[in-house]
Amino acid sequence: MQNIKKKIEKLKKNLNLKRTLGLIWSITKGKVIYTVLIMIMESLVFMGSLYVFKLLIDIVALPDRNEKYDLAVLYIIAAGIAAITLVVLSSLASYITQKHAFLISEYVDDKIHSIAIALDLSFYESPAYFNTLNRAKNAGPDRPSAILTNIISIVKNLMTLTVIGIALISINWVLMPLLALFVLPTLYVRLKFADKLYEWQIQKTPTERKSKYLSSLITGEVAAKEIKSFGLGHYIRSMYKNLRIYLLLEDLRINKKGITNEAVTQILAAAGVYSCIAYICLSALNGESSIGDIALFLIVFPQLFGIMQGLSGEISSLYKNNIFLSYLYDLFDLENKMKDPQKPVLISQNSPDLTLKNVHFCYPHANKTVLKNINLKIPAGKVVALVGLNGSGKTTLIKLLCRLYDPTSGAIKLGGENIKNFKTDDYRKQISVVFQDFVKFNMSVTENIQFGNIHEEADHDFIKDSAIKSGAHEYIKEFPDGYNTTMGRIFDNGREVSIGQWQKLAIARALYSKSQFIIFDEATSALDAKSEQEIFDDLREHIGNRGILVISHRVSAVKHADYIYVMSEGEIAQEGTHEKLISENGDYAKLFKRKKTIAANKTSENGAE
Ligand SMILES: Nc1ncnc2c1ncn2[C@@H]1O[C@H](COP(=O)(O)OP(=O)(O)OP(=O)(O)O)[C@@H](O)[C@H]1O
Repeated sequence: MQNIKKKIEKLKKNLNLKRTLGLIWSITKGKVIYTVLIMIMESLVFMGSLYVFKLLIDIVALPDRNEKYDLAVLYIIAAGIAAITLVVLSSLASYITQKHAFLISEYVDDKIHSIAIALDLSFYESPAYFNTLNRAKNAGPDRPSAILTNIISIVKNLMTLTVIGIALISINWVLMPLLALFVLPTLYVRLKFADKLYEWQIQKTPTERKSKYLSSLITGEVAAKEIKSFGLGHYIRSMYKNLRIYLLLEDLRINKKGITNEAVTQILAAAGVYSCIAYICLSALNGESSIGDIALFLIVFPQLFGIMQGLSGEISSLYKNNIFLSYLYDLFDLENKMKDPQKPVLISQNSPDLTLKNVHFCYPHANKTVLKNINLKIPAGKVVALVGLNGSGKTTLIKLLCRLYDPTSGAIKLGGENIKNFKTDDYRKQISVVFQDFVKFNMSVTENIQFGNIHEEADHDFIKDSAIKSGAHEYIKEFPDGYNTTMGRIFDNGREVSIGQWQKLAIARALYSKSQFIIFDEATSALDAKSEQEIFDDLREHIGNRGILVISHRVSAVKHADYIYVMSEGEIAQEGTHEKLISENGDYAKLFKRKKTIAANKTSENGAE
């Protein structure tokens, strides 16, 4: 009982017909009705042409047929017109179906992108999301239109079945349910096979993703340097091959089982059909059936069997398409935890302070508390620094400041207002950030900088000004195409620059933003000391009412900050000015005194040489 209940639940979940038809209807703006109408017209014209043929044969069979010569010609012309109409209608139907299939594919593709844009960062940091995304992409954007074709074919087959079925019932009513009985095991096996494929698809997704990842390591640009230097190519290639072989063997095993089961049921069905034929022939020999019955039976019975098999094929394909489409709906149904408030508060532009009050944070799907009781303030017009050992929680804190995550407890406030009360998009415009793993957009220099504020028309003077402040202008001005130059080496005529030069471009992007706060997460790590000094001097000079947060492992980047926080194992261990922290002889002093000693040793070693 429990098992049947489960099966019904599963069927309910997997059968998304209403949703799919609604989706097709909305995408094609109801024009899908034309396909259905054309198909109905096709059937009508086909039946009409058959009737015309019947009339023609009736005339030919008449004794005074010569008198009806004109009518016969008329029927022949009508039959010709019907044949041409059929060709035109079927071409039109296939054109419209194809057009709708393209529209639906584009819609699904675009919908996947819009969902990916809307989802919180937490999804991007969980393998479950990538499994769902992978399955949705592999589900095939043509599934919705395939479902429509399935439904139309099922209706057509059912109509033919009814007409021919009546003829069969007139011979012997038992034959009809008997035929259905022969086809049902094949249908059952196919539905089971579809279920198996569905489960296998879920099971194999992580392995499939891993194989794609390995392939991208070998073929992509990102890892090429290290793969070649360490000679990792063949090692990764064999890892990839092992995974692919495992997937291939399992695919073959499942398919072999499916095909074998189907073959067995088909053989049983064929044996049943031929037993019926034998039975009716024998009964004719015994005089129980007329020759007419046998003739009709021999024509109708195999044909009906073919139609029923076609029907079973369409039903199982409809089922399969439906359950595969549920991968797409799994993605469509993902919901963000962070939601905009019903009545968002407007953000004050009067240089508010950004504060963290008793903030605790634990990543979703992780049980370790990464931030513990953080109290921190970034006042407008001040430079605040954050230092700490690797893994102490600095980048996590930035993710919270950017509202990429919400604190598990405690609050982040802008001008005294909890940031949850603002529209997320509005709030995010107040923060611009240069992440340590910033993005190198393989697009024009202008776009690379303009992305700091894409909400307004590009201001080319300000773009140049930001590049001058970050030091990027120094090399941009050497490019023949200047700010129109495509960056990176992925596309034709792209210009590759050093990592430090890319970093300057990322800093220019942050400076171009009109945000009230700028965050630098190890943003100057690849810059030479002179460039770093120039950037921070310039920031100091032009800081205005902006608040700045600098995260760095370099004393040169943080010592001039107005206030410094020292993080240790997710907590603020110390805070104060550089001088105060050095005198306290705590974590901060250890961190930078040790660096100083190393630097001093290096200088004396160089001197000795
Ligand atoms: N997406 C994540 N999911 C779960 N745990 C995470 C995630 N990102 C980071 N962590 C954990 O949070 C802790 C703090 O990481 P975080 O990146 O904030 O450190 P950090 O101080 O910025 O380090 P670094 O100086 O190396 O950049 C680490 O223990 C890390 O394992």
